Amino acid sequence: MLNFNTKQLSIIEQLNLSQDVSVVVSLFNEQDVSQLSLNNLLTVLETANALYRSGQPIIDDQVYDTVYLQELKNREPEHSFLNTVEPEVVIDSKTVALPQKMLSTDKAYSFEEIKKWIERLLKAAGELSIDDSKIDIRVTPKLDGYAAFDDGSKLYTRGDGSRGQDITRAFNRGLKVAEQGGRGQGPGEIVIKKSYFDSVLSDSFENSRNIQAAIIAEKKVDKAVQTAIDAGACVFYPFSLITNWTGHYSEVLSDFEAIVERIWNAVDYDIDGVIFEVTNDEIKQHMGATRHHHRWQIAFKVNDESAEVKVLRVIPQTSRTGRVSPVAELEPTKLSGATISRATVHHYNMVKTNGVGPGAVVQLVRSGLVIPKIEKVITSVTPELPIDCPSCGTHILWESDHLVCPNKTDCPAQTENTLVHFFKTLGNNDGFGPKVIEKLHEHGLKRIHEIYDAAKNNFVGFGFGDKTAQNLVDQLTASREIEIEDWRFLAAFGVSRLAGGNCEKLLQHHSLDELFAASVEDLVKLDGFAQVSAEAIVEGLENVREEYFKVKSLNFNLAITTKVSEQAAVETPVFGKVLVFTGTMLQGSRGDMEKQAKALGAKVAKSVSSKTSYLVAGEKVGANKINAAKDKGVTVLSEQEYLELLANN
Ligand SMILES: NC(=O)c1ccc[n+]([C@@H]2O[C@H](COP(=O)([O-])OP(=O)(O)OC[C@H]3O[C@@H](n4cnc5c(N)ncnc54)[C@H](O)[C@@H]3O)[C@@H](O)[C@H]2O)c1
Ligand SMILES: [Zn+2]
Repeated sequence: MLNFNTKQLSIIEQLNLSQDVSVVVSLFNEQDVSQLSLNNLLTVLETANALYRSGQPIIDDQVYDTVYLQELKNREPEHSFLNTVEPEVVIDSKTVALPQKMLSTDKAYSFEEIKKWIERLLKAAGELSIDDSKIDIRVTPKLDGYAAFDDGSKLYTRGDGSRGQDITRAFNRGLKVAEQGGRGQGPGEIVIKKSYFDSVLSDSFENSRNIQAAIIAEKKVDKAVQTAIDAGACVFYPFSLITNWTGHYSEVLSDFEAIVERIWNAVDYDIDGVIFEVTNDEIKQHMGATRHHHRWQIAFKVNDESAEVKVLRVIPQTSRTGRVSPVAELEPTKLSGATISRATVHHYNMVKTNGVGPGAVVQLVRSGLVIPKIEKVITSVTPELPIDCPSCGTHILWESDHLVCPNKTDCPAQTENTLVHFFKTLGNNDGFGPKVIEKLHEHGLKRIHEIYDAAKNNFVGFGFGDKTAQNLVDQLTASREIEIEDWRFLAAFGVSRLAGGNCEKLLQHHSLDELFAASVEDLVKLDGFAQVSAEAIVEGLENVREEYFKVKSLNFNLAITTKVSEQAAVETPVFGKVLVFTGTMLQGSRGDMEKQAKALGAKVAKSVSSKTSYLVAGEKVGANKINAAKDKGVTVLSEQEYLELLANN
């Protein structure tokens, strides 16, 4: 659980988000980021960013970058949030135009990516007929402070890259320019000496970001901060003066690690990477910038994605399917920047055979989940195995690798998790999280339709306040009125092997109600459903049949999945092809084109890979993207060419 302090809560309140503070807080505690709706994912990003820019970060940068931002990149690579400078959040404060645009940086996490960036430099140099021998690269520590711009009379924050705030007061408070530099050196970073922070400030401040915020804040500075400024421990460090390594690009290629290491340890300030930039002005001009970063500059960052950790104990948790999962409580450890104190073990067979219990040492790996998984056991001990279901006390049984609670009718954990899963999967409502569901269950509501049958006065009777009770009623109404895809509705029932993807595949052939009449033979005929899964699906549907028809009769607003008519499918020119759509389309929205392509039997992917058949590029698609696709052997079609391909059918 993340604990928000009062400052953070008050910042969130001022953000004017469409959701309650408590809802926003709960989004941060969703363990599996892929479960967040796009809107909720953006809320998390915007909120984290606002807290970070106000000196009160709630999550670590690596979690922000590798978990949340990465998820958005995977889902919506073109999203505007990714293509602009992440704005400072200015609450109640005036902004002024910056003397010069300030951008973010492009990021690389491997030598391979740096090599590719150098190739782009060489290409630009080639286009300008600049000789290879003249291409030098400057490498500097990427200061992890507060970006600012000093024009000699005023100091500005970076703001949204075009407009910032006037924070000249920081200089009036005695802030010095690093390296005995004078004023007016342009862009730089306000930073705090690491050694001073560790020895003097770390007891009273959680991180140096709190202090950077205090230096520029309108309100009076804290005494300890003023002392730090006076001692010269806080400085404005212009990038032009920063310690650097500058040399020929070939040396960067041949000596990469040594150069990075040297610069990584070159300054006594927090850094979060190393910046590479070309020095040749002509090349810089030619390469230019996106709205987000300069193409002639790139930040190299490192992910420490794995750690060895001691297990304190293993606790069993019963899921909605009755499977009892082992959750390891760990000695709190930093991983990818976040402090981790719990992790899931694959299954109890791993606990048993690899000896996971108090005192064991395990290797943790972060894999896109906020709570990481245990990949390997380094030191084993006598395992801790439960005998009974932690929720209902029924004797649990082995089913291949798993321990399972066989109590299908009366296990609180299974019932509650099933209900939570339903509302969460619908995704068009709020309010039916684990706490609320637990309370409803205590008052005897065990089925989805029973919750829908409850009226406001029932909720009040269960002990909810008047406002919450009304909200629950409104949310139930919303969940029926806001349109959702029929496959999502089906997935919400939590039938084994019927997550969203399989539901969508099935509904391309059978309508919802037809599915409940389908036989194993019917399903096996479909691409992607083998005998075993078909049997499990038919049995699973049978188990939820009664509840499904009761809930369906409540009139949900379902968008029906388009059927792939086998006849048409074989004849369409894109049947079985993998398509990627990018850029702005003229004929309609990209979403509509993707739907149409799916209906014609194509597979639609979000990003280009060697499996892609066609990249359909609309307006405003960069040459790089098109060339990258061509390099992978992908046929690139304009929107017009694509429409002609369909029309020629
Ligand atoms: N923890 C959180 O909740 C949270 C939220 C939002 C953003 N972030 C972090 O902020 C970062 C993105 O922020 P950003 O847009 O400021 O971008 P960035 O990390 O790419 O940094 C770009 C900035 O680096 C600065 N910089 C530092 N040293 C430099 C040098 N030697 N040469 C040139 N520039 C240098 C410049 O001011 C430039 O504006 C991400 O890494 C992310 O992790 C964290
Ligand atoms: Zn049980």
